[in-house]
Amino acid sequence: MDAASNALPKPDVAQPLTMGPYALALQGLVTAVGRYRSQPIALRLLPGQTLALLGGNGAGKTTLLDTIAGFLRPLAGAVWLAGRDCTEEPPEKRRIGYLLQTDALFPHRTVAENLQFGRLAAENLDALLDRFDLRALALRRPGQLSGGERQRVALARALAGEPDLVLLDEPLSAIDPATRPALRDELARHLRDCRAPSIMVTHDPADALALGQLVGVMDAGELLQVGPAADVFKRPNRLRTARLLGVENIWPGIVNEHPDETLVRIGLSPDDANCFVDAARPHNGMPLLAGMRVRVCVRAANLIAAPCQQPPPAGYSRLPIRLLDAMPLSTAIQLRGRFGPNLDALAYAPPWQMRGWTLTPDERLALHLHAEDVHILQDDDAPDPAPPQRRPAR
Ligand SMILES: Nc1ncnc2c1ncn2[C@@H]1O[C@H](COP(=O)(O)OP(=O)(O)OP(=O)(O)O)[C@@H](O)[C@H]1O
Repeated sequence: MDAASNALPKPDVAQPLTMGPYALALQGLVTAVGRYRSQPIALRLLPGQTLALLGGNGAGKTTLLDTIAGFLRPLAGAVWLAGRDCTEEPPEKRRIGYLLQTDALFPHRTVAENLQFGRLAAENLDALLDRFDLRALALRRPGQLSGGERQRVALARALAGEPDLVLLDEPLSAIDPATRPALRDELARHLRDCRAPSIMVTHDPADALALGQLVGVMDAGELLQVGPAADVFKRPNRLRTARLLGVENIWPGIVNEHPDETLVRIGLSPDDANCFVDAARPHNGMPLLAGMRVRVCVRAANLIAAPCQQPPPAGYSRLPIRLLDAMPLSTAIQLRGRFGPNLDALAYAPPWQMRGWTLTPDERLALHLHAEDVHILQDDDAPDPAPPQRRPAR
C-alpha cells in the first residue's frame, strides 16, 4: 500500500464514510490547540495495523492523538472508529486505550489498583497481570517500580479490555538503553496480538521501523507521507521527509545522460564523482531529465568502504573520498569523508570489515554504492539557476 492508497480520496465530511475493512478512518481532520492548526489529515488503518508516527518537536503528533481520543475538538473533519462516526463522542465512550507521554499512573495506588481503572471490567485482572508479567509487582506502587516496569503497567492499562484503538505517545522514550530492546520486543508482541489498530508516536526511526507496519511522517501540522515502513524509509517523498527520517547523506546532483538503457548517471561534483540510479525506477513520478538539478539521498549504511583502487562490482558507483575522521559507534564504525571540493559523505562500516585498515585522517578510500540504494528527490530547497534541457536522459 502506498501513501496515495492510504490517504482517503477526498475529505468530504458531509458524506458518511464507507469504512470497508478499515477499523480507523480520519477524514479531513483539522486539529487545533492554542494557536496551532494542522492541515486536513486523512488516514485509515486496518484492524491490527500499527502506524508509527515520526516527526520533529511541535509537529502536531500529540495533538492528533488527543483529538482522536476526544480530549480536543477538531476544527473540521471526522474520526471514524469501528464503523461509527465518533467525532462528537466524549473520550470515555470511544473505547480507546491511550498511553500518554507521561505514564499517568496514580502514584498512591498499587499496580493492581491502577489497572482496575478504565475498561478492565471486560478483562479479568489476573489474566492481565499474567499477560504483561506483572503478577510479582501487583501490590507495589508506581514509585517502587523501575521506568521499564512502570511503562509495562501503563501499556497493560492501555491494552486492557480489548479497546477499538490503541494510542501510544512515545512509549519507549523514557526507557534506558539497556532495557529498551527487551521492552521494544515486548511491545511488538503485544501489538501483534492486539486486534485493534494502533498509532504510536516516536522520535526514533529505529523504533518506527521495528514496530510500525506503516510509518507516517509529520511536520508543522502536515502529514507529509504515510506508507509501508520499508517503502517510506527507502523512498521518502520530499526533502523534508528525508531529513525527518534521518537520511544521513543528501547531496546536490545534476542528471547526466548515459549510454546505458538501464542506468542514469547523476553528477555529484564538478570533477569526477558520479553515481548511478535505475532508469526504470520511478522517483516519486519525476522523470529524470538531463540537466535537471536534484538531491541524491543515500543512507550511511548503504555506502560500502573499499580500498581506493578497488573497482566497484557491476551496478555499483564508486565515490573516491578523503577520510576526515572515523568514530566507533556501538554497532558500526562511522566514517566521514569528503569527495569533490566540499561534499561530505557519512558511511557506517561493520567493525569486522575495518580490522587492519588505516583509518587516519586524509587516508584515501572509496565508497561503493548500489544503484538500488540511491533515491532521487526534487531539489525544492533552492531556486534552480540553470533551466533543465527538456531532453530525457537515457
Ligand atoms: N496546551 C497547549 N496550548 C497551546 N499550544 C499548545 C498546547 N499544546 C501544544 N501546543 C502547541 O501545538 C503545537 C503542536 O504540539 P504537539 O504537542 O502536538 O507536538 P508534537 O509533535 O507532539 O511535539 P513533541 O514531539 O515535542 O511532543 C506546538 O506548536 C505546541 O507548542
